[in-house]
Amino acid sequence: MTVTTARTVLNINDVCVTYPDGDHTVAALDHVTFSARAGELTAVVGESGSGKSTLLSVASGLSAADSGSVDVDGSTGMVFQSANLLGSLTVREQLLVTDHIRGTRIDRSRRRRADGLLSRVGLDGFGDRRIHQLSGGQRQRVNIARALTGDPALLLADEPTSALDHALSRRIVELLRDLTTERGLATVLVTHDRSLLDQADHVVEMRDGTLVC
Ligand SMILES: Nc1ncnc2c1ncn2[C@@H]1O[C@H](COP(=O)(O)OP(=O)(O)OP(=O)(O)O)[C@@H](O)[C@H]1O
Repeated sequence: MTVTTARTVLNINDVCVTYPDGDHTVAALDHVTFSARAGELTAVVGESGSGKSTLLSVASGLSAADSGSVDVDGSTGMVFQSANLLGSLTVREQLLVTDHIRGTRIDRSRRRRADGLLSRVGLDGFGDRRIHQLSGGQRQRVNIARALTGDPALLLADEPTSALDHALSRRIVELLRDLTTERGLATVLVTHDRSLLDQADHVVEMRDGTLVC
């Protein structure tokens, strides 16, 4: 029998993050060790304030760890809680804005690639619409497509379904699940909705800044 182990894309080792809290400090992450592998969806659950967002923030490099190490093999895409999309841009432009900022020429192949991603997330033909013309679920699909534009190895999603009803939440998580397999993404999904956990390969729980598995 051949046993192949998927590539580790995110490796968080013995990480601590503390924040000042009056005269004290609060340990948002307390010696956390965590990894995410290619082609696998890992769900992170836990009470409010348990450290889930801090874990993603450290994984993405948006905040630094006080101690320990964070290694990512490849680039990172992020899907945020509230779809922070730009109202003045079309749906297609939301996907091209990073290229634009980088000064990359936006030629026909870039546009075609953006349309391909939109089609993959279920938004075929929506490229010319503006954000206010989309439903909440469709906005989150744009957010997911945008997170994929840089061809990430690691996809971090912080409560991507918090504004959606149950059926829509499920469809969004199923989409993340399918994209994880198809693209070999290491996906880390923070959610408080335990009914979605059947879509995950692994579930970890955070409690007071520590991981309990
Ligand atoms: N910038 C900050 N300054 C001070 N304390 C912070 C800061 N960010 C987070 N914390 C504290 O760190 C702990 C972990 O917060 P974190 O946002 O990671 O939790 P969470 O599990 O994501 O919560 P939620 O589900 O409510 O989003 C909490 O006690 C929080 O109050």
